[in-house]
Amino acid sequence: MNEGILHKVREMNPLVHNMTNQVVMNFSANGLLALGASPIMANAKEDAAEVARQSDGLLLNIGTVGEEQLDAMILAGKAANEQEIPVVIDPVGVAATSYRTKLFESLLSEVQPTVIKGNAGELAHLIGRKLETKGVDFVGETDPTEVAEEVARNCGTSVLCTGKTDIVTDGNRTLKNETGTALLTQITGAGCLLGSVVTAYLSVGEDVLESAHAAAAYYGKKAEIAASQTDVRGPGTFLSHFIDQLAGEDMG
Ligand SMILES: Nc1ncnc2c1ncn2[C@@H]1O[C@H](COP(=O)(O)OP(=O)(O)O)[C@@H](O)[C@H]1O
Ligand SMILES: Cc1ncsc1CCOP(=O)(O)O
Ligand SMILES: [Mg+2]
Repeated sequence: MNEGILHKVREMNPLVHNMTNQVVMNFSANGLLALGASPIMANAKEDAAEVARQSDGLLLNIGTVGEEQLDAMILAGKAANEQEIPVVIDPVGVAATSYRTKLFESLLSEVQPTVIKGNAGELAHLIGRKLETKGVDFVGETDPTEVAEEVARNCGTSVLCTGKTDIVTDGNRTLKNETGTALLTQITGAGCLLGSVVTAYLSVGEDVLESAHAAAAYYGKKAEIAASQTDVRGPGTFLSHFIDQLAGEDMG
């Protein structure tokens, strides 16, 4: 586990601009605060680029996106690219509808991501492959390593593919992470918050693959520790322990 990058995140307290979905905004803000980053949610076309320019990292998550938010994301993404601020794009639910597919394509044609983070079904869809998805979830068993590597090569970016095993790749070098708990699949926003956490890790400017891997490893380990607390009775009690664990230093 790479605790060095987390140490730097906490020293820096990076401002993370989240343009995310309406389901997870509060959870993502609380998760980032617990981690030691400073969240800001700004979705208006009028101030998205200005906020992005002040920030240390930008997350673009299409979970509930419409035309208005897309335009703002493109403005913010271009501003971040110009200033070399890391950008994470999360194609939430992209495989579910043709509208999301089209919208994601236009986002990707305008904004260069540092990392694309998604589950196996979402990532497969980006290279024209169909894996078992249900709404915003991947429900299959296929090993997505090759899918993740192909997305990275096709999009010229690094990729974090989440699941029981997380895969981090730039298409040439591939790292895996086994930490985590199935309870993360029983709360909404576990993938989305990880996108925000990865953005915070990238903001300190270390190697992209190492940073994304360290973020996934820490996140999964903290979820494991939260799940093992004696008073965890299900997703609700897990959730509050998970936020507490993200805030803690103790690696158990
Ligand atoms: N079966 C599992 N066992 C352990 N951890 C998991 C499992 N499935 C997903 N995770 C973890 O849950 C988090 C969210 O991943 P995932 O459920 O794939 O995202 P999404 O909600 O975007 O589909 C990641 O940290 C991942 O490692
Ligand atoms: C349920 C839902 N619907 C649109 S966005 C969203 C949140 C998905 O969050 P995650 O993919 O992190 O579980
Ligand atoms: Mg989920």
